[in-house]
Amino acid sequence: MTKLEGASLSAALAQLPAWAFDAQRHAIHRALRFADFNAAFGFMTRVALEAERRNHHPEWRNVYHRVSITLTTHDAGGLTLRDVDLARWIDAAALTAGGEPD
Ligand SMILES: C[C@H](O)[C@H](O)[C@H]1CNC2=NC(N)=NC(=O)C2=N1
Repeated sequence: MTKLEGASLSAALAQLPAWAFDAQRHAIHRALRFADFNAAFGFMTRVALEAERRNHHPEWRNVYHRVSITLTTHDAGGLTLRDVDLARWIDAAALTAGGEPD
């Protein structure tokens, strides 16, 4: 899997309006807020199972009803299509779980 650069990187980021690009880490970040801890952790559980299925895992933090997620591909030293595809899956899961931007 190749690190996204230049036009490929711009095209990928254009697909992910809810995510912020961290140039320093060459990663994308999204912060979400849910109704309560139960909803937040249920969302994390579903993402965790999908991440395991893909063998591609988020870096994330949960405080009560809040979840902050960073995606990058460690093996490639930056953002790849694996991150883009997982981010889009996460966006759909967050919508289903009633997640909102934090
Ligand atoms: C051997 C390697 O750690 C595995 O193939 C997977 C596990 N999950 C992973 N997750 C992420 N985000 N990046 C990786 O490079 C990665 N590698």
